[in-house]
Amino acid sequence: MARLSAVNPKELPLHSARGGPIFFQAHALQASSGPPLSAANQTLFDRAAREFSVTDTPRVPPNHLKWVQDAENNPDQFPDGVVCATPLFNISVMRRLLDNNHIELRDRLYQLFKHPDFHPRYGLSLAEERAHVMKMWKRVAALGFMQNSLSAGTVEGRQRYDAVIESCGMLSHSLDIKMSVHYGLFGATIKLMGDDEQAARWMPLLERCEMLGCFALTELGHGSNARAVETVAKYQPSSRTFIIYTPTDSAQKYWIGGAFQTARWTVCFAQLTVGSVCHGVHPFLVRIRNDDGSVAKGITLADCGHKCGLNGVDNGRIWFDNVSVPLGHMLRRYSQVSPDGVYTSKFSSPDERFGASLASLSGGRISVASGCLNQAKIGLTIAIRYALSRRAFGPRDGEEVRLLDYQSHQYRLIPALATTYSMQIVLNDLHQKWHRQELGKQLHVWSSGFKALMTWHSLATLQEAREACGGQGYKSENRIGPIKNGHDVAVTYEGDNHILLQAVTKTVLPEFIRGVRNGVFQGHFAYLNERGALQRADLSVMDARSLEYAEIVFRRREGAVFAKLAKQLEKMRQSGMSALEAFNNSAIVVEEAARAHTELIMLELLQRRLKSLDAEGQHDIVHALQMCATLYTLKCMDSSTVFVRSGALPATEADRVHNLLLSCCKEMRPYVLDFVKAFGIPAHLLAPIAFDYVGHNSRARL
Ligand SMILES: Cc1cc2nc3c(=O)[nH]c(=O)nc-3n(C[C@H](O)[C@H](O)[C@H](O)COP(=O)(O)OP(=O)(O)OC[C@H]3O[C@@H](n4cnc5c(N)ncnc54)[C@H](O)[C@@H]3O)c2cc1C
Repeated sequence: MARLSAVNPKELPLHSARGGPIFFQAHALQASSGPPLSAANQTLFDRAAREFSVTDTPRVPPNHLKWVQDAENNPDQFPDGVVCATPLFNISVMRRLLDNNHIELRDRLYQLFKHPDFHPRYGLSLAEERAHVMKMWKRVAALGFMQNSLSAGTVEGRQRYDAVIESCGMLSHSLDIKMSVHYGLFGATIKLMGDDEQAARWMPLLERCEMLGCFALTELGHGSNARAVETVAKYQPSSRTFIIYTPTDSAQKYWIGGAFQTARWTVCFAQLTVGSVCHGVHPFLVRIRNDDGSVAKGITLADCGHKCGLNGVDNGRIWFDNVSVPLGHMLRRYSQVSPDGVYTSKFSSPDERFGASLASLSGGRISVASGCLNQAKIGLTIAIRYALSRRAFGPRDGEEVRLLDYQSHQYRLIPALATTYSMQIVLNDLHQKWHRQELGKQLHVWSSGFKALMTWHSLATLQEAREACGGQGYKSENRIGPIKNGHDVAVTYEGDNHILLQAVTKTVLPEFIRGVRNGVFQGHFAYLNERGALQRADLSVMDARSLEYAEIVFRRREGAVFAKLAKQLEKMRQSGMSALEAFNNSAIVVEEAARAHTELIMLELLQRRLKSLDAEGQHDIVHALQMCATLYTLKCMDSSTVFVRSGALPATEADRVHNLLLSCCKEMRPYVLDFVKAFGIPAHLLAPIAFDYVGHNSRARL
């Protein structure tokens, strides 16, 4: 600061176009080093300060209903007409494809969200925000959509569950997370880890919200490394109970959604100890509050406090002081303890046992990815609609140019739109397999990889959308900023994204190494049996828009990165490093491998889906999705240096890909309004800047 105060503000460069930064910089210098305010200025300042004495903040934004009514009456009312090309596809058919199921249920919930109880509120205290979310949940729960959803164990039930959570997430991320923790983590763990009798006893209660629960895995000392949680559940044959205790302060359960105020029960993950043997982490159903809300015996609860976002969720901390839990409350589908203290498990390997006990997290990850893509859709719809009508700069004697006619704006928003479409198509496939319970080990790999890449994509998209709306993007009523704050944590919970990518590679790499050792690749890597042809393919004569082109490049990249990783690990092991050291010293290649694998899987799913839609005769839809898929794959190739570094994409091709990406953005630009309309987001879940923002801000509305 001393060095800065030596700068003479008069010597600062003259005003930039908008003057802002220089003004503030000069001011800051004076404040830090200049004299105190004169008496006269002090009086003026005091007077101005008194005008701030009215402290009431508008809780519901002014004009909220008015702009929504206007937007509903005329959804295409922009301050300045918008030019669109002839439609490429039927919007409602596309919307059904994207939302996949329970369209009427989703629309019914969207209709409910018009009620004042669901209107946005700003400037709420922590307690008010939590109460608001609780009130919304109560109203949604009263519709009864969740009953028999997860407990039924049917495809329809699981789809209905997802439709409700996704629709609520369109309105409020806090609402969907609060509900997901109760039904999707607490409930799904009971369903998946409890035996049939336990599930039949508790699932109907929790689906009717007569048993409110939370999911207590993370501890202050252990989050990503959940296997090392310290909480202990010690079996006592004499009383046929488990004694659950928190041995140290770092073992306090931390971040537990709903634990501070809402939940009466938790699924607590603890190290099961029978006699002197620790059998690893197992789930137990534990009461943390009595039905009257008082804290249960032996339990201490504390608040996690104010967060950067998601403040409608009461994340809490839990300590267990020798809490006695009946034998029948250990969730015992896969492992159990007999009354006289004999432990048995369907899994002989501790790895499998641990993986099974966190099975509910796989579903949770799909749900998180889905919610985040939806949030990206909201951000993109608002930013693209705004960019279609907002103008800035232009020829001296002509109209200013629409933002979306700038190449840079197209490059910022259109590949993100195309990626969101492509990811949604792929995620629907995973969702379907999850609903039908079709995936084994793949579920863990796909849900981890997809969650990581999709949440990173949506977070970056929301940031870009926010910036693309300039100052208007910074207003809470325009939604993108608050959504972004709530979304942020998605890259951390249900598995930190980096850790998830490590898990993908750890699971997939052995299959690759087996292929190298045997000289024949199986399963996913079977394409490497033709690696000579793969390397020889001449990309320069291929159409870089085609998914066949992308397939060759993505496969080359995956093969090269896995080969590099396998060689590197081998060399490190030979030099005396432990397996763990070698893995940690290769962490960056490990993540590159996971990304390469996940993006290839996504591409393959996308290709398959386009083929099946084509076979169904949905040619217009296929044409539109093909546009998205091309842009998505071009963007992948353009954004990562790994393609060139690994030799998958020659430098000349990288240049061609980059130029093609820009021209594809331009080609898609005339159709973008239809693409965002097909997201099916009603006006009241968008924002004033997505419609006639001049009318909304007019003096007449004051
Ligand atoms: C709002 C919110 C809600 C949550 N809700 C719940 C809930 O309801 N129930 C529940 O049980 N938990 C919940 N969590 C906890 C969440 O799952 C954990 O925060 C998450 O798993 C990360 O753990 P951590 O915070 O301990 O981070 P850490 O594990 O300490 O990680 C910190 C950083 O270190 C990096 N890192 C860690 N290990 C490695 C490694 N081996 N190699 C490279 N990098 C590494 C990570 O990538 C990360 O960037 C919630 C968290 C938040 C913030």
